[in-house]
Amino acid sequence: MGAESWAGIAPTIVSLFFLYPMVKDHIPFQLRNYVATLFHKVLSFFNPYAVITIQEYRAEYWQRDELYTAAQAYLSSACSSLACKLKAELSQDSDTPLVTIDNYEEVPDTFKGVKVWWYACMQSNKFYRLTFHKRHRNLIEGEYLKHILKQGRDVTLRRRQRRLFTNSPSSKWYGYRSSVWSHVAFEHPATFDTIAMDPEKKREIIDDLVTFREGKEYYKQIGKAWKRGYLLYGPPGTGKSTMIAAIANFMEYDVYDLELTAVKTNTELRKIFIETTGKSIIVIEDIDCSLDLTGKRKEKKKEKDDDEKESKKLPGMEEKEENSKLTLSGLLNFIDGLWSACGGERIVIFTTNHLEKLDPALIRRGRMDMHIELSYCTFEAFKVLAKNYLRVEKHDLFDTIQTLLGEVNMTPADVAEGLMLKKSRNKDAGACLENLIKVIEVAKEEAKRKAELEELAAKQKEEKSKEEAKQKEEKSNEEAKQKEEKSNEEAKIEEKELATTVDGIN
Ligand SMILES: Nc1ncnc2c1ncn2[C@@H]1O[C@H](COP(=O)(O)OP(=O)(O)OP(=O)(O)O)[C@@H](O)[C@H]1O
Repeated sequence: MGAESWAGIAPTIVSLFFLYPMVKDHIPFQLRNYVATLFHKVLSFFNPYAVITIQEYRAEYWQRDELYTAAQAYLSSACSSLACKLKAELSQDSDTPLVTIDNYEEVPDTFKGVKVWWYACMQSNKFYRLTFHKRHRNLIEGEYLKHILKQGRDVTLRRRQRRLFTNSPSSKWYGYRSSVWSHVAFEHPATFDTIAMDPEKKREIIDDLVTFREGKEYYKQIGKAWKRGYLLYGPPGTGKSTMIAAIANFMEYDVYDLELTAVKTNTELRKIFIETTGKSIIVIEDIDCSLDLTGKRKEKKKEKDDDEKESKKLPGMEEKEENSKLTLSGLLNFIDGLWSACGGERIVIFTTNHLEKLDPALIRRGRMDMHIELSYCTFEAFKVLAKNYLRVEKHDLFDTIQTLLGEVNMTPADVAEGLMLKKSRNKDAGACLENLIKVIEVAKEEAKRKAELEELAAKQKEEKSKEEAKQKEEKSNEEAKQKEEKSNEEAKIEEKELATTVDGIN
């Protein structure tokens, strides 16, 4: 409609707008609804703008509407700088106040070149009203609202207080709504900057995580659940738990620390997994110590015996037995199974100090996509610790430390401890490094002594087994000799008896 036409119609609309409330009461009661509908139809026909209202609560279940929550978060991050009247509130699961537009405030926003207006009503029935030109209706309904939902969810996720969940022992579950998980705020300070390891390896892990995070479409395209498995292995104190915290902080995920020994059956495990949410890491630490999940799979013969037993089972018994205890296959089913496809974006991490003890089925690629070895402290790793603990990147004592670290296996935990000792007494970096050198030298001495003792023990063992073998040989020789003598003796007696018998006959 042209500007001229508008100029003609506008006064009529304005008159109607003011006139209607005045004449409303003189309209017969039976016709009021009809006239009101007609009045709004006329108004909206001439009004070039459309309006979408987003209420705080959904009528059906008195539940907070997710679009409302997303709009609130979106407006706080994208548009609140344009408002004069703001409102701050602190939600339960966040420690950062959410500042958003207040009652009767209107702010503009632009999406793909189209201008829209957001209006906030924060009275008893809270709502946001989105106004836009009718000709952009498809864009707003089809794309803009989805954009609001996504951006708003992202803002909420970024703002939320991340949580560390642990599963309670099954005996404590009660009531059908009780949760298996209890949680505390996750505030571990570890990051990839503070973790001491080979920089190239670190880069590789970060790249893998970034690829995973951005891979939603890719996983959809290849038809696989959006999840990734990492196996962290290495001696105690090499940073496996620290690595988990660094990954959680990098990805901004919650952490579910699954204590498998507290889970008794596959059914419990199912409940536990189903209660986890997306954007989370599920951790099973020291998987080699978790129940009988790690032993090599049964030998063929045993499997055959089991199959025979299986065939004698009554119908229905199978399911009962499957649910009656936690099994390796139960765990594998959950890692691969349908659960992993709901909720999306999950990382599963196993840690172990003994890679060789694990069943290959548990850690094969596809289940544990990346095997990460956390090893003894290299010089590169030491430099990260020195930077973190002492704020030094170069020092005269570095060469000595590099040589020493090449001669003895020290875990990053031991090196960190060595660097910390003197720091707590407010000594300078040089003193701390000297202390570390002493600690490494002591460890070197100990390792040397241990190696000598082991060598001695091995030698003694070898000598002992040699001695035992010698004694065994002598004993068997003696026995053979005695046996021979005895058989000679017996032969002689037989000969004599034969001669006597022959003489008697003659
Ligand atoms: N690679 C590392 N980088 C930075 N700090 C480390 C590293 N490894 C160990 N540490 C330090 O040592 C402490 C113990 O490390 P952590 O618990 O991560 O080792 P772990 O391999 O999980 O040990 P365990 O197998 O006994 O659980 C941590 O608090 C951390 O300060």
